[in-house]
Amino acid sequence: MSSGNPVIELRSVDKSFGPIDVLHEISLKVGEGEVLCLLGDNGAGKSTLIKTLAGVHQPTRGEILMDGQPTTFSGPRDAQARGIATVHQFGGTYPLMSVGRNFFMGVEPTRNVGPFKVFDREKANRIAVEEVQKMGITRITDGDRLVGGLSGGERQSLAIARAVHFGARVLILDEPTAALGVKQAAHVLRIVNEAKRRGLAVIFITHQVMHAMAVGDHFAVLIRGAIAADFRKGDKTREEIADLMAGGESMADLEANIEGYMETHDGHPPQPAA
Ligand SMILES: Nc1ncnc2c1ncn2[C@@H]1O[C@H](COP(=O)(O)OP(=O)(O)OP(=O)(O)O)[C@@H](O)[C@H]1O
Repeated sequence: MSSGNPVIELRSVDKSFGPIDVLHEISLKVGEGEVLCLLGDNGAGKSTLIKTLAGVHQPTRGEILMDGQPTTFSGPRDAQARGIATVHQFGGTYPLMSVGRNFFMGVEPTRNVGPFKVFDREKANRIAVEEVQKMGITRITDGDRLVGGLSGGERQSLAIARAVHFGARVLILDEPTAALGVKQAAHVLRIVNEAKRRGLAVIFITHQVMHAMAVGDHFAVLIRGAIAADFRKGDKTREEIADLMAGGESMADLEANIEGYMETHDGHPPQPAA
């Protein structure tokens, strides 16, 4: 639940690329220990919104606030340095590198060997394994293990544990469960809850309503670049949310159409034209 000032807030943000208006009047906020689920179909503007939050794009109009203060990110590094972490669908990890290497990519711990500084593999592995274990992923026990051998859910978890360890305050998860099976997705959702318990402000982007409902405190539905609905946990049913995401087209109507088609066509799918 949000406590006091939101950690991050967008106020009436528009984003255009030349003549193309992609985001319109986006206002949203996320507090400490709160999960905002951003739901939207393909092309709704989710990627553009993530990139705007992560300092890749500057808003064309409107403002971004952190801890109540208007903020401009000069680029992704600046946003990152101020605690915005983005984890993409495949975890942004390097499959041919070890768990320890991935965890410390760009901030490798070193030790002295004579006049040289070398990568401190033991320390990196120990901390990486400790951190993922603390997030509840007990199957990762060997920091030398190649990331390519981990499951999709474990990779996501590693990337989230990394962001938490390096002090992220806002965690943006871009479709973290989209390519995962049920069990793997459940792991990732557990980690999202853990990040929330640790007080991070989480923005969870998905088009899977059930996953959103499992972790979300607050929901925003993005349609053609605008927030079409904004509601809190418990305010809407799964069907209502799915209908909203489909742009107001009722899922019940859609199902009735499909059933009708199957009946009139003897249960057969449409035949391709000869
Ligand atoms: N740099 C750009 N220049 C022009 N149009 C853009 C640019 N980036 C995105 N768009 C347009 O903005 C709209 C939203 O794109 P965006 O990638 O943000 O959607 P999305 O919700 O992330 O979709 P998907 O899930 O399919 O990636 C699309 O119509 C896209 O063509």
